[in-house]
Amino acid sequence: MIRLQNVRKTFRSARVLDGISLEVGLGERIALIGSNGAGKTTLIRCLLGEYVHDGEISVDGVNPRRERATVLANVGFVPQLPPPLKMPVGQLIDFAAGLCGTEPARIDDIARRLGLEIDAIRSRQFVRLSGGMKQKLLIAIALGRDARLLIMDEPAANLDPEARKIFFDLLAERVQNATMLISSHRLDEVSALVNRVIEMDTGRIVLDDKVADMGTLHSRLDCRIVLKQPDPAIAKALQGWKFAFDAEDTTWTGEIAGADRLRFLGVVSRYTGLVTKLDMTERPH
Ligand SMILES: Nc1ncnc2c1ncn2[C@@H]1O[C@H](COP(=O)(O)OP(=O)(O)OP(=O)(O)O)[C@@H](O)[C@H]1O
Repeated sequence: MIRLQNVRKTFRSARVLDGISLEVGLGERIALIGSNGAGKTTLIRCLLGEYVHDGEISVDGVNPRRERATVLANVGFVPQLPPPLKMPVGQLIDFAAGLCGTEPARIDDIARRLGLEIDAIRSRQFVRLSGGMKQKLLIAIALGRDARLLIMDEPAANLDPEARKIFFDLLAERVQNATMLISSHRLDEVSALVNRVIEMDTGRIVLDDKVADMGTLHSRLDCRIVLKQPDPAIAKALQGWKFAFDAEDTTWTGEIAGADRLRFLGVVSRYTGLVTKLDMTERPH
């Protein structure tokens, strides 16, 4: 469904995406993780056709840069930062619904489930809503239609715990008929939803892990982690998993159960800026 070949993006002289190649199949649900500045948002913006870049991108065989409207017609997108729209909420919903060929009432319903009563704010300017209210409305617009591809950039960052739970329930209702790419700093939160984890660091993919099927759940995995430099906090975390380090303190090896894979990745993802390489190999039975 999505194909990237050697995608590179530079802002002025800074290389932000450094040769990303990736294939995402129909029905995959990806957690895109990585530290601040790793390139997640830039990758998403390239997928949506917003940036000029080197290399090739196609979504359903279509180049998003050349045929942006065709690609966006099938994408439900939640941005990390809400756009500064002055439009009143009611008008924004009608406009978005018209653009996506959906009913405004579907958007209202999802907003209501997230705890946002549209009738009370219909005439207010979008830009004057609170951060959480904006996020709820943008989620409602993205989910209030039949998009086959959902791309979400830190969608739950501004939500209170109650709304977060409902948001993930809403996504769970869509797992049968949507491919998802969700950028998040909290792998623990998205782990129940996703079936693939992609970790980025300084513009590269450092981990691409298709989540365990039942066979792998009962397996053991040999892990090797290479750090940029020794660090006491990650050392403590890895010792907790009974990992051992080499003489320089930068390469750690250990074994985890297949069933613990996501929990382990969730722990490692807290230190993602320190990790240069992470290998997980299934041990032969
Ligand atoms: N429009 C831009 N102009 C110049 N530099 C940019 C621009 N957008 C992003 N960058 C730079 O590109 C790098 C990657 O940024 P990006 O927003 O893609 O990271 P991210 O992984 O989404 O980070 P975060 O988790 O903080 O949202 C950063 O160093 C950022 O400063």
